[in-house]
Amino acid sequence: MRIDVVTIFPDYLAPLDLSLPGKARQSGLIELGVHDLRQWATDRHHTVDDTPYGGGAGMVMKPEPWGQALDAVTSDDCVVLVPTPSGRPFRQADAERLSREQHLVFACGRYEGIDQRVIDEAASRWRVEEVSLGDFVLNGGEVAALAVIEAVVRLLPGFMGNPESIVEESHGTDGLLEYPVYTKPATWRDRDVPEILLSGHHGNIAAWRRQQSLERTRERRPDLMP
Ligand SMILES: Nc1ncccc1[N+](=O)[O-]
Repeated sequence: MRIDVVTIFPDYLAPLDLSLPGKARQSGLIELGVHDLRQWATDRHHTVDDTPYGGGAGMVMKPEPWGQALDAVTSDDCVVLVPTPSGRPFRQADAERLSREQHLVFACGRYEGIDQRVIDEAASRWRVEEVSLGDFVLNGGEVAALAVIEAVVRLLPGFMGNPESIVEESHGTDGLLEYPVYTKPATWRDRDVPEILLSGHHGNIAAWRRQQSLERTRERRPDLMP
C-alpha cells in the first residue's frame, strides 16, 4: 500500500516513522510520502490561504496549490481522504475497507477548511471520502490522518505480530466493546483478578468475557448494542 499525505505541517506526520508504520515501511509493505503543500504555492510568499468569500472569521485554503498538489501525488485508483469535522464518522469498518486499497492520499486542511471546489473537482476524478473522527474541532486534519493511518496500517496482512490480537478488539467482529483485561500479579493493592480467569475453564471464561462486553457496551455505548 502507498500512502501520501499533503499538509502545511509535514513535521506533524513524523510519528509515522515510529512503531508500527515505521516497521511496515522498512519491510516495504507500505510506502509513505509526506508532502508540504507550500511547494505548490508558487507565489513569492507561498500563500496557501485567503479570506473567505461571503465574509466570516478565519481563512480558507486556496484552490490552486491544492489542485497542483493532488495532480502530483494521486494515481488513477487512489482514494483521497479529507479529514474534517463535517465528514462522515470514521469507523472500524472503514479502516478494514480502506486496508484493502492500494493507494490512500490524505489531504490535511487547516484553518477553516479547503475551498470546496478542490473537493468537488477531486471527486470528479478520484474516489473522495470526507471523514470525521468525532464531534470536536481540531486545528487541522493532521492528527486525524495519523489516527486513520494507524487504524488502517495495523490491519494490513503481516503487520501485526499476532493477527489473533486484532480479532478480539473493541469494535471488532461482534461490534461490542472489549471486556476488561488482567495480568500478573493475581493480587495488586488488595485487588484480586476475577476468579473465573484463573479457573482454566475456557468455556466459562468466554461466557464471562461476553457478559462483560455486553455490560460495558450497554453502559457506555448503548448505540452499539445488538
Ligand atoms: N475533528 C476534526 N477537526 C478538524 C479536522 C479534522 C477532524 N476530524 O475529526 O477528522
